[in-house]
Amino acid sequence: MKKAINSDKSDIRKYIKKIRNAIPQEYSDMAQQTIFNRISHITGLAEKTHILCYVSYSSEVSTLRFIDEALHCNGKHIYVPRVEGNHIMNFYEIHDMSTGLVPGAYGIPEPVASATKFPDNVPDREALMIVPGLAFDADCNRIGYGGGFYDTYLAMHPDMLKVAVAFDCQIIDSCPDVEVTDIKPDIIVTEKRVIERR
Ligand SMILES: Nc1nc2c(c(=O)[nH]1)N(C=O)[C@@H](CNc1ccc(C(=O)N[C@@H](CCC(=O)O)C(=O)O)cc1)CN2
Ligand SMILES: Nc1ncnc2c1ncn2[C@@H]1O[C@H](COP(=O)(O)OP(=O)(O)OP(=O)(O)O)[C@@H](O)[C@H]1O
Repeated sequence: MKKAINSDKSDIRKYIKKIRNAIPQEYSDMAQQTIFNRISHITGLAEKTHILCYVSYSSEVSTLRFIDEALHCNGKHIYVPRVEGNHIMNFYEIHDMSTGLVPGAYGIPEPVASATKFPDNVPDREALMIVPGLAFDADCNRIGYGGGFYDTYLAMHPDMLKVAVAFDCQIIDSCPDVEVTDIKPDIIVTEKRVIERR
């Protein structure tokens, strides 16, 4: 079902959370696998030495298997987000899923602050970021939970490849109230399609 285009952002957030929470586990597992298989084929993932990826929670597209597999790839560094203030998050390296994470903001597993921060001197083109979100449209606009964390972080990394992942039901006709600070992912990958930024 498509969402009417005149809804405001907070209605869209509520609506998408509701339909995403209703996705059966079996479908969600299948979708997650399809999405990350596609990513490994289309993004040049193999050449990226630094992967920045959210740790999934609630009914988000699961990243747990992707992270675990990436942790076992020689020569790759994996970083996950830690909320550190209003609109501020940073990415820290993890080496292990079971000991590297503790419950943080919103109950999302986060790295400890003593971990290694994603270094400033890594060129953006050597990194790939997996971006979460609630709703997206065909022009690659994105609506997240509303904290402004990704827009703020990505403003500092304009050339990093940004791959958003979502269930296909999270793609809506049009994201309303797009702001100048909103940063579009380069690619959105769902279990049914790949949308590339023009
Ligand atoms: N997995 C994950 N980690 C992330 C983000 C994200 O979107 N997903 N973030 C992206 O910025 C930052 C955390 N920002 C967040 C801001 C608000 C809410 C929030 O309002 N959560 C709802 C529950 C939503 C649901 O059930 O789906 C809540 O607590 O009511 C969550 C995370 C950094 N880490
Ligand atoms: N580059 C930035 N610097 C400072 N504040 C910003 C920046 N980008 C966005 N913000 C602030 O964050 C607020 C929330 O932004 P928005 O509604 O786009 O969040 P979102 O993309 O849904 O959330 P998230 O990025 O956390 O998933 C905006 O009102 C804006 O004031």
